[in-house]
Amino acid sequence: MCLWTTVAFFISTPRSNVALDSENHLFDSYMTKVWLCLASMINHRYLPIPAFMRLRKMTTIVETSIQEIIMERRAAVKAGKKSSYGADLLGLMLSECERIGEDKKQPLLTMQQLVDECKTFFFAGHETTAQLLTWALLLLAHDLTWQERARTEILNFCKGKLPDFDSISRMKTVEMIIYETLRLFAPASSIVRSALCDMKIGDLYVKKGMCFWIPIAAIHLDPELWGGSVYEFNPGRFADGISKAAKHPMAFMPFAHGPRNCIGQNFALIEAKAVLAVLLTKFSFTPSPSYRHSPHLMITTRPKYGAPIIVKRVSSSQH
Ligand code: HEM
Repeated sequence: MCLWTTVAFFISTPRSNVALDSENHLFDSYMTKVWLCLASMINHRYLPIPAFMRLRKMTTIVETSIQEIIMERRAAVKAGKKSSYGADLLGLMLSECERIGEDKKQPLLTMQQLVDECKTFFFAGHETTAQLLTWALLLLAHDLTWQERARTEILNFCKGKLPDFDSISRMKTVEMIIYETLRLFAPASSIVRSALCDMKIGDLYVKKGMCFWIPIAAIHLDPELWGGSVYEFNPGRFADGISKAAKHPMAFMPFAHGPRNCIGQNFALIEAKAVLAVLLTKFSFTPSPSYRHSPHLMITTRPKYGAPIIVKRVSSSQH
């Protein structure tokens, strides 16, 4: 939670760990309720059903908390206590609003739009990468060969220092592990698109307005595209790059394709590599006997019964 919230919202308003912890709990139950709402008929969300009432309450808490951060930043600049809104994502959005506001005499984004942008970035940016890292550690705990290969590569490039842009961009094994994790457990398991006009796709006639459910997770596990070893954890299939990993060059789509694909994909990959690099240098991971494998779709793909892993410190003499 910390890295993304720091980049997005909290560089200039640091919050205590306790606050972040409670945000974590809030986040989890908020996601549960959002999913409940989506899973039900959307138009029923205003009915006085307890789950929907809790969802509305949580939405208010999340939105109020973002509004407070926005108002604090604006008040500090207005009072001359701060010279800018901050160097994070929210700060950039606020100063952009200011600039366009002066030109056009109206704010670029209303308060509600600002809050909605923050919610999108916050939820899209945190949960997906958190699930990617969870599954990557679980897979590496079960495959000590790839875990050791990754560790050797990291030690080789980082040479005892923290990962930086240069070392991160050279970590090919770690990258392949991340891709294979995203293939097996795509955090965004499906996406929806609607047709802007009548069209023909292959043998299929599609009417304007028709919705498509694109099952990313199913496409990633299609033996016709990936071959018989589709359920195996084999990062080596990405050795010649993403486009050669499957029979179709666009079969790998954890971040979607096209103009509305994931805006944060490079950030996510760098973040995941940096976190794995730090963890693998310091710790080794083996599976816990209490782990029960049960991938569970709840907007993202989560391990239903958690991800217990046995973590041991790697002694420096081992390397
Ligand atoms: C492993 C990590 C991530 C995965 C698998 C992922 C996946 C996706 C996918 C599949 C979409 C397309 C959704 C759709 O079209 O319905 C998307 C959109 C988006 N993602 Fe990510 N994402 C990840 C990380 C991030 C991060 C770190 C950020 C923030 C920097 C982010 C911000 C966004 C935003 C704002 C959109 C909407 C873009 C638009 O509509 O133009 N994502 N993501």
